[in-house]
Amino acid sequence: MKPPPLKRSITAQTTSSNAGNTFSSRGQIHVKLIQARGLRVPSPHSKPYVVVQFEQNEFVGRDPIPETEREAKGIATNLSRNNSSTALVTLERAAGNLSLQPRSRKDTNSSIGSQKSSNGLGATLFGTASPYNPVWKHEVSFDVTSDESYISFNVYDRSVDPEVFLGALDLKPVLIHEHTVDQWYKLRARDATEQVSGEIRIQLRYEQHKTKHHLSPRDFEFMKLIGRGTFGRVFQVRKKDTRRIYAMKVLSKKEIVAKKEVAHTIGERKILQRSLECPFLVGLKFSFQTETDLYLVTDFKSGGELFWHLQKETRFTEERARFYIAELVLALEHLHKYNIVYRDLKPENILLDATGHVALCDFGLSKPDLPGDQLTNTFCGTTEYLAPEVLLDDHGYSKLVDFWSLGVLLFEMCCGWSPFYAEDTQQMYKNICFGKIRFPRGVISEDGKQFVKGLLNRNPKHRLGALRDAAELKEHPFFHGIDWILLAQKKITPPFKPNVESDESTANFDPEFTSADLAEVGIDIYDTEDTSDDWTRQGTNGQKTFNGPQGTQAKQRPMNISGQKPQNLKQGSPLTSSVQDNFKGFTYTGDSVLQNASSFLEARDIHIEDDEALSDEEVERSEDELNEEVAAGRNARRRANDRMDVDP
Ligand SMILES: Nc1ncnc2c1ncn2[C@@H]1O[C@H](COP(=O)(O)OP(=O)(O)OP(=O)(O)O)[C@@H](O)[C@H]1O
Repeated sequence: MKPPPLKRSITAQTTSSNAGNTFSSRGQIHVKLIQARGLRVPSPHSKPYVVVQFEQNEFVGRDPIPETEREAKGIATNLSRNNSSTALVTLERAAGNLSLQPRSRKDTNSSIGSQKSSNGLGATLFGTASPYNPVWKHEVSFDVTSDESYISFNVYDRSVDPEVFLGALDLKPVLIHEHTVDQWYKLRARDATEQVSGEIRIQLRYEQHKTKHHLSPRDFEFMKLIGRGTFGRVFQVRKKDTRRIYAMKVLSKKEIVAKKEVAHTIGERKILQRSLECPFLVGLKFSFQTETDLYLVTDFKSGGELFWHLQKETRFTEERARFYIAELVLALEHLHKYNIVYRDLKPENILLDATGHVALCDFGLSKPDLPGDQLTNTFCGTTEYLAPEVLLDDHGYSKLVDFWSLGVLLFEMCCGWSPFYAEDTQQMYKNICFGKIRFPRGVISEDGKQFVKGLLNRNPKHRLGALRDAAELKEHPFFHGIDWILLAQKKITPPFKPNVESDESTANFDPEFTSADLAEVGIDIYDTEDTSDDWTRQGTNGQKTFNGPQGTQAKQRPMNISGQKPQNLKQGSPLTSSVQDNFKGFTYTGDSVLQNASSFLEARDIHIEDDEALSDEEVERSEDELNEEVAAGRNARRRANDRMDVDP
C-alpha cells in the first residue's frame, strides 16, 4: 500500500475558477406570473405557488394574494365565472401573435394552437375563490446567457407536507428585443399517474443588453455565507439588476498561488463551461476577477446538499436513492464524455434544486483531459469514497473511480452508513482495499445489491462501466423501468421535494455557515477599475481582515455590500504584478492551457485481482439493531473533512 497520504482538511484542496473569462448575460427575460385558474387543488385551504426555473436559476413564488386583498386592489378573480372557454378565447385573441414555442410535439398543450379550457374538477371550480384560481402577480427577471433555454413552471400546494404537485409548463421564449407576450397556458402532468387541470397566465418580455457589461462584485448583494473552502467561501448573493439569487464562490489569488493551485484553477474553467450543457451539473453563470480574488457565480440551488437531507433522515428508500443515482449517472456520463473525471462524488457535493432534482457542484478536484484508457496519479478525493486503485496502484487510476464512489454513495443512501467507514483513517484504507461489505437485510433489493457489487469491484477493469462507461450502468436491471430520455429532460418527478419557502431561503443549508455574521466573515469588495484604495486580505483560518491602518475593522463592515468604498484604508495594489501574471492564463482565448496536461500519462495495466473479498453476505438484524446501527452511522456521519489533493 502507498504510504499514508498527506492528510489535509476539507479546505486544503484545489478549487475552481473561470476567472478572467467574464461570462456576461446577453439580455434579460422578464416574467410576470399573473394568476392561474381551475387548479386541481386538494383542499380549499391549499396554497398554490410556483417554482420558475430558467437556465437552472430558480424563482420560488409566494402564496397567492388573499381574496380580500385582491378585491381591495381591484384584481379580477372571476375571469371565467360564466364561461371559461369564452374567457380563454378572448384572452387568446387579445394575446395576438404567437411568440412562444412548446418544448416538443408532446407539449402542444403549451402552444397557442392547442389551448383549451380545463375540464372536470378544475372547470367546475372556476369562479370560486382562490386557491383554485390563485392570483400571484409575481414579477421576476432572469439573466439570459443562451439561445436555447427553456422556462419551466411547476405549481405546488405548500399547505400540505409532502407538497402536492399541481401542474407544469415548459416554454421556449423568443429572444427578440422587447418582444412581449401575455397568454394563458394549459398545465400538464409530468407523468401518466398525475391528474392535472387548469391554466396559468404568464407574460414574458425579452430585453437585449445594448452594451456588454463587465460584472464586478459591486453588482451583487451578499446575503448569507453558505459554504467555506480553503481559498475562499461560497455566498448566497443577489444580482442587483435582475434581483436573481446566485451562489458566489470567492477565491483568494494569493492562496491559490501559495498553494500552487493555479493549474487546477485554470483546468476547472474548462470543466465549468462544459457543465452548462448538463442539467445535473451546477453550471457557471458569470465569472470575474479583481486584484485579489476570483469570483465564480453559479445558480443557487435552494434544496441544499444531499448530505444535509441524509443527515436529517438517516437513510433514503431505495426508490429515492435510485432516482438520485440515475440523475448522477447522467451527470457522470456527461463529464466522462468530455474526458473529465469528477473524483469527488459525495453527498456534500450533490445539491438539490427547489423541485428535488440533483445538481453536482464543486469541480475543484476534477481532472480534465483524461480519455477512457488513460490513467492519472494525483492522490485526491475524500477518504470514505476513495477507490482502492487510488490507494494501491502506483500506475494510477482512470475515470472508473467515479463509478466506485457511486457504489459507495448508493450503499450509504440506502443503509445509512458508509460501507468502509472507520474512525481511524488507516483502518478505513484497509476496509476499502480488503474489507467485506455487509448489506443489512431488507434495505436494498437483489438488483440493488448486484448493482452496488458491480460498482464496488476492486478490479477497475472488471468494474461496471469499464467497457462502455455509463451506458453499462444504465442497462443494469437496477434501473429497470427508468425512461432515460425523460429523465434527461428532468421530466421524471423527483421522489422528494425539499421545502423551500422562497428563493432566498437557506433553510436547507447548515446553520454553521448561514448563521455567520457577514461582517465577521469579511468580504472584499472594491471597484476593479480603481484599485488605489482597494481592500485586501491577510486573513488566516479562512477569516479575512483588512490590511491597513485599521486592520481590525472587519466587524464594522456592512452586511450587504452597498458598493461604497471603505474609507481610510488606502494602500497599494495588494498583489505584485508577477503574482497577477499567474492569472493571465484565465482569460479565455479559445485555446486550452491544459491541452498537453495528459500527454505524459501512460495507460498501464492494473494489478488488482478480482474482488473475492466483496461479500454477498447479508447481515441478520432486527429492526432495533438496524436502527441502532444506523444511529451509529449517523453519529459517524460528519462532513468528510479528510479531503486531500497530493500530486505525486
Ligand atoms: N450553486 C450552489 N447553490 C447552492 N449551494 C451551493 C452552490 N455552490 C456551492 N454551494 C454550497 O457551498 C458549499 C461549498 O461549495 P464548493 O464545494 O463548491 O466549495 P469549495 O470551496 O470547493 O468547498 P469544499 O472545500 O467543501 O469543497 C457546497 O457544498 C454547497 O453547500
